[in-house]
Amino acid sequence: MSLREEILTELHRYNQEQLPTSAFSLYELKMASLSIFFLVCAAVLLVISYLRKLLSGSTTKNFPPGPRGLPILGNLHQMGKQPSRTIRDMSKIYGPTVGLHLGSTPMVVLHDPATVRKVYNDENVTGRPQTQILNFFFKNRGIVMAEGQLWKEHRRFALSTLRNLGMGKSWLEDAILDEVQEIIEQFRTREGAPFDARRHLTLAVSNVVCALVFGRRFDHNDKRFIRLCNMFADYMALVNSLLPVQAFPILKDIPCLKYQKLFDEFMVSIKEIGGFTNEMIEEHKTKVPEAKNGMIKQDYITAYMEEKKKQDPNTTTFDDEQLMFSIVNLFTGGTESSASTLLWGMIHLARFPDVQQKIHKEIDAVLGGEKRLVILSDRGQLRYTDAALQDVQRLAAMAPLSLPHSNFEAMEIDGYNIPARSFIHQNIFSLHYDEKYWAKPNELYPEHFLDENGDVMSPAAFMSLSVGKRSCLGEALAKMETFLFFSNIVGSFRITGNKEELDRVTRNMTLGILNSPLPFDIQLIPRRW
Ligand code: HEM
Repeated sequence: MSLREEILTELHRYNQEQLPTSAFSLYELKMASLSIFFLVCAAVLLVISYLRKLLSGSTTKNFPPGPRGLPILGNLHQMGKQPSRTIRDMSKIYGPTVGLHLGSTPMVVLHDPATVRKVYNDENVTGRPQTQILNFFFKNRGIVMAEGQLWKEHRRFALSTLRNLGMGKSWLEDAILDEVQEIIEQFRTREGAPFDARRHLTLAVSNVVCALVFGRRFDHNDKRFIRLCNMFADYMALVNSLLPVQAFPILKDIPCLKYQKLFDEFMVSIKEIGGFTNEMIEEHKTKVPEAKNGMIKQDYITAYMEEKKKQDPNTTTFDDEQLMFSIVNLFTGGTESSASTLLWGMIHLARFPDVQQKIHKEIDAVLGGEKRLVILSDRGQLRYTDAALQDVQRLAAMAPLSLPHSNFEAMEIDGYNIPARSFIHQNIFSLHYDEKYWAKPNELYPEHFLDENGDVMSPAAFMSLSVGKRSCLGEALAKMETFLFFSNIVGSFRITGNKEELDRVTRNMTLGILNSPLPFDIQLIPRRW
């Protein structure tokens, strides 16, 4: 059976009740035909009444204002290539809470920081959209797409495990610094010539997740590791391209459209990732974790298997499939976001050489003549550098519309009625570029994050890692690794490049699910050592 047939059979099985196996009599057949006729009439009437409601605006009374959509499509055709930018422009007309429809599903996009905080702290808004296609891909498992008790249990486990494994522990800082050292050496071999740094950074930050999850790092030339990183990159790109299929699953069945091919590629990609993570899980079942200084060196998989042993086998949700999806989430959540933040860092530092010079001065003053890397305990003295990194994250707006939330029950936001199971987004891109909140929204201006005493602060409109009950699970790790990579790269090199190319990449932000920069070359001129 071809892959496509396999997928379709599985989809069919997923959607359909089993038909009774007994043979029909003629009478039963006639009755069945009549019932089908009445069912079809009822369906047509339902569709007509739905279309009338849709044409007259929204299906919900007092739904937030927004542009009128089309029947069936809703506002899908108005989103453009950069939905966060388009919706930001809509908010200038309709106000900070914009109401739209993705097909027939209501979607609300928030543009006010206080409203975002209030809504994202509401237990009712901790759901994720449960479309047929997402359920098919993720089976509501793992962390990112799970909801309710399963999500709570596994988010809690992941947070405490990541904290126990690494946060505040020197081995994780050492593991990150090993990666930093490795890429600095790779960058030095370029001797200031233009090159694309994406691959180096992606491998380095993936290795940090590998250290936590698999308890080991890979050589940057290891073919299996390179394949794994490519798989995660393809996976994210495909999720992005398949967004319209969420609203209209039928798109994947129309042969002349690109979605059928993309859908097949997505299935191949998820199978490969699943295969790789399962291999690692199986390896852990047979290998005793290596002991370090008399202590067993833990990793996420080992901690998970220990937790599984403690649970009641009849009721536990700790099984291999849930572990596989959680690992996929840690990789997809923690790799491209961090690597792209660092790429944007290079772009903006090259575009704003004055800021770069001030950072060099600060790092040189703190390290003095010492030939060593910047470490976490230097952070308190590197306030301008730290503020510059935060402003890079503001400009990067890595997850422009964050991830969609969903409300279990109907609710009110900003005095408007929101039906149950709407898509609820915040517009991080809009908040990060709004001149109401930032003195120089389009420039790298670390002062945005410094108070009058020169201390680092976090302005209310800064939402890079989101806020509330479902905020980024990897926040502590993300902050630690972006600081160590960013400060050491800029400390070790003068970063420069072709200004026109870097301005073009900045103007043409991708603004998909993630805002990864388009390909560009950078020049890193060694300094300090
Ligand atoms: C600079 C790097 C990062 C950025 C900008 C970022 C951003 C985000 C954002 C905006 C969300 C959505 C929150 C929401 O739904 O409201 C999120 C969720 C998440 N992030 Fe991150 N993230 C980063 C790094 C990481 C890392 C290093 C990991 C783990 C290794 C990670 C794992 C996750 C997970 C598992 C979720 C889902 C949380 C849930 O649904 O409960 N992220 N992240």
